[in-house]
Amino acid sequence: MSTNVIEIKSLSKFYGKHRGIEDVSFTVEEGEIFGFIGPNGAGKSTTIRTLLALIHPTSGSANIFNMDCIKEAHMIARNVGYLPSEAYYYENMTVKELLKYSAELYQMDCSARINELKEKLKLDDTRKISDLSFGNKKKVGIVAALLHSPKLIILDEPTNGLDPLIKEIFFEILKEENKKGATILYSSHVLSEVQRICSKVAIIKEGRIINVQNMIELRKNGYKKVQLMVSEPIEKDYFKEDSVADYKVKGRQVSFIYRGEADKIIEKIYNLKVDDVFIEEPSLEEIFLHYYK
Ligand SMILES: Nc1ncnc2c1ncn2[C@@H]1O[C@H](COP(=O)(O)OP(=O)(O)OP(=O)(O)O)[C@@H](O)[C@H]1O
Repeated sequence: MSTNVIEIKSLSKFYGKHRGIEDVSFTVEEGEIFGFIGPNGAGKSTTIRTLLALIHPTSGSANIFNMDCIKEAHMIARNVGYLPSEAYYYENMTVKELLKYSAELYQMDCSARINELKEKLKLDDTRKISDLSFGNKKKVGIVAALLHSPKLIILDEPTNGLDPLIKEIFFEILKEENKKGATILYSSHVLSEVQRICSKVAIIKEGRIINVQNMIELRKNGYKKVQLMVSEPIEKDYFKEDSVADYKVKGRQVSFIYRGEADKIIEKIYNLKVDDVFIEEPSLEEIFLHYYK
């Protein structure tokens, strides 16, 4: 039987009159890598901060490890690793001092684990925090979040500022942690990242959960932004169907967003005479604008 590591029930948070989140409910099961996705300002950080008792909800409840997130926050924190979207650190410390300090909070000897993570992420621990770039600060945040091998890892926009190579290493580290049994809540506004690493995803828009989907289903509905330069004019409605949105024809330029199986759209393009073709991932904003109204 599966165990729920996170249970969120009708959680709302208003900042005065301003909506943070409204009636958010979802559960994350043990061993899942669960994606939490939505455009900027949708309410991801608000939900996460409430889970960690950094802010108090206006109404509703949230449990982690069957404990109340607010009342039993201290007990929960021992087994949670958290990477905030914007890391504020003790700027005067060196990386080494900061990581030692973080480990002491858990009263554990984490030195072997720290060394391992530091090497993997190519982090120089002799430098002062204030001298680090945003990306290197992020690496410090990753090590600080993982050094005590937590049972639950909560990541808020973790890859912001990481270069592509380090991003790959970071994904490998997360997969290893997950294999060892860690549950992961992964918040992002980048659909492709969530698609790569997560098994399930909750989609949030304007403070409300609009969908919780299995990744296999979501991948079947893979979104593509298609731009073509056709060498012969095409019929006005050639691509017009339910799975096509934002359809535009301007002279020989055709563009649209497609939701569906890749081979179907490739076949339609194959039957045309085209001079050029671009197929890329649409931004989350484009997807939300056209498919999640
Ligand atoms: N301290 C605050 N005071 C007032 N409003 C806030 C505060 N923090 C967040 N909000 C508002 O709550 C809403 C949700 O913000 P939140 O930061 O949770 O979104 P997000 O999905 O994490 O987006 P981002 O990635 O941009 O942080 C936004 O409209 C935001 O302006």
